[in-house]
Amino acid sequence: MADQVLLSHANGIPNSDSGKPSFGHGNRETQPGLELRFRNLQFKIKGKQILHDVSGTAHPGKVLAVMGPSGSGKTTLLNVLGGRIKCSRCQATIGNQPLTKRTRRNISYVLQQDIFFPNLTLLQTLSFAADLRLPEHLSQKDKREIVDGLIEQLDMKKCTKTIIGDNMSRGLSGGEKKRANIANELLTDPAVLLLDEPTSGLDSSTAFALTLSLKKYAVQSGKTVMMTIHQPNAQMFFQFDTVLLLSGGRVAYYGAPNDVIKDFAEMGYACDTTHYNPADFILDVVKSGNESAARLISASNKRRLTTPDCPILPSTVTADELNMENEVTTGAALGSKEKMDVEISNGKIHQPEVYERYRSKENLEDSDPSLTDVSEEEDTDARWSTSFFTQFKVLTQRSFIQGKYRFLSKLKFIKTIGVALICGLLWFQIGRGHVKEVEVNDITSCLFFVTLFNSFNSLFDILMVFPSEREVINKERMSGSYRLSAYYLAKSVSELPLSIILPSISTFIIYWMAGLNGFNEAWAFFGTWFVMILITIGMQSLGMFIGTATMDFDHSLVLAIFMMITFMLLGGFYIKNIPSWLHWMRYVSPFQYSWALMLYFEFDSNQRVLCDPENSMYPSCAINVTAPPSNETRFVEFGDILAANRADVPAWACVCSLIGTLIFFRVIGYVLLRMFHKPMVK
Ligand SMILES: Nc1ncnc2c1ncn2[C@@H]1O[C@H](COP(=O)(O)OP(=O)(O)OP(=O)(O)O)[C@@H](O)[C@H]1O
Repeated sequence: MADQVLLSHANGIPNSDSGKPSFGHGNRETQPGLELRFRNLQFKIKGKQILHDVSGTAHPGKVLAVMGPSGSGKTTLLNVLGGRIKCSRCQATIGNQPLTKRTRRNISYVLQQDIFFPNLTLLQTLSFAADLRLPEHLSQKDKREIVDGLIEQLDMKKCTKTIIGDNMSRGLSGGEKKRANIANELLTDPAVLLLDEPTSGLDSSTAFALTLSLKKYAVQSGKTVMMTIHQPNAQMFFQFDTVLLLSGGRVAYYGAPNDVIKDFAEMGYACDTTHYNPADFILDVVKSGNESAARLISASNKRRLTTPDCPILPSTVTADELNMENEVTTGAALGSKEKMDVEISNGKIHQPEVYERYRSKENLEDSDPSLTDVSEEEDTDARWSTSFFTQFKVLTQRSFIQGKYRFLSKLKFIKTIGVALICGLLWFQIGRGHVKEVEVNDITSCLFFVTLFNSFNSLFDILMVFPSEREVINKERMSGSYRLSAYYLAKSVSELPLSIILPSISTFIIYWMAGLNGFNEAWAFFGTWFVMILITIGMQSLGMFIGTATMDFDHSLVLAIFMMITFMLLGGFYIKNIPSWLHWMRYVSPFQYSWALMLYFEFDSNQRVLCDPENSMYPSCAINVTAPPSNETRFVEFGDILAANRADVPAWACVCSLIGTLIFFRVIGYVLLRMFHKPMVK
């Protein structure tokens, strides 16, 4: 309903008359927000210290904004709290409970990138997410109500049937995608909402509308909101309750936006607020040079000694910081006696009284029992919202819908039918009736080509989409939406029927036009078709393996081409006389088996190929020179054709090998996905 829409799309300004929360679960009872405390976070990656003693407190009903220049560690901070990266020296609590895998389920993290399946509509995306992430005791009707409520509250009713879209196909706008991203995370009614740059890429009025909605959401629902933001305008800046300014991974300022001007003026940085946006001002100061940044950090460290929400270990504050000429509030707070008590040793302070007062306030303490390292106490009780069966069912449906666009696009139909028609014309009726010995090579090349065509298609289809699909899976796994095994099984099952449609069409067209096996034996056609399906699915499994064994498309392309060329050369068609010491390599190629099987189906009878009366290459056509000349029609024996093509593996063993290949690569793909693609953000 229009009056319930809080974000007025026309002007981007929320409808402040509405009494309802900006977004959330509407009239349903929701869980209250929880306080998120983080203390002296230290994070290092590849030997580089990214976060240095970063502390802060996000309160229920309030918005904590993390600001700072690019590369100052804003995203890293959110990644640590959101559990996207492991941090061994990071202490945090949520609602006074240590932040563990289990308690982190109260946090939802809206990533900066809007990662979705591009071909699903907004409604499909949110409905599948609801089915996967909401508890099973909720009925379909309840889940649908929650989804509809969020769509309505985020003013997205008009785009429920619009696809998410990507570079290739247009879909939701940038702002709509951002709101879809937020809606997706709000589904679970989190106590704490983390958002990484939710306003990036939005115009200023839409960005303000979103910030205001987040503020209203925090206030009206009592939820805790913590967001990073690059360069808010003044209106947005004053919506925040607290600002945490980072510089080079250190806290440069922690306080209320309203105090910023006063506090910076005390440090010698006066701001002309009539012409300057305070947010721009503080960013400019922190970016204006190392000296300014160091000065801010020193002043902040000193203030933090008495700031309960953003404390620092006294031992990490240097003497210089404590004796700064530019006294900030802490200076006033510390009595002169306390100052005299300071013992200075090696540039670090040991100040018993300050430390005692600090401890008594429970600001921060190494041994605070409620503060546990974020990566510790990873409870193994991975409770999913839904059962394996539900996850499998929902993911199968979603994968099927998503796969339909991928496997059965118009372009792919045109390509498959076009190539099949060209092949059919070039090899037109080559196999009809009895074939001449010289035509055998044409028939085998036709069979080998069809196999390669379908195999390459199948493999590259997977490689093209897997990197982006892996991102969605990582995101969803990070938010604990489902088990990897449920996803993998669902993907394998749902794509099976879709992946065989185009290879079946091309096989049928070529088989019929080329008149293979005289086109008079149905079982030969079905046999050939079955082999084609096996090799196609086998190549899909290979694609999954390559997609998981490599990190990006370029690497996967190199590995795929290397493997396919090797398999092709060893497939039996191109090279008949492999050096004896490399003979074993032939059995590595799945094409060896598919091709042999196709030869079985094509040349099954001893009455197919006419001997060349002049110059036959087959022993069965050899003329007995002592016998009188005869006009009798002679045929090449089936065994001779197999032997000439080095097809020496029995048919049953070929079928088993193809099925084995299919299972082998699929299982290895799963293992690699499980082991090497643990969901992590950069
Ligand atoms: N995996 C990594 N390996 C090495 N350095 C990294 C890695 N991830 C982040 N960094 C570095 O950590 C620093 C902080 O990065 P982060 O993404 O947290 O910054 P940010 O403040 O969010 O930047 P922006 O506003 O541009 O998104 C940067 O210098 C970045 O190069």
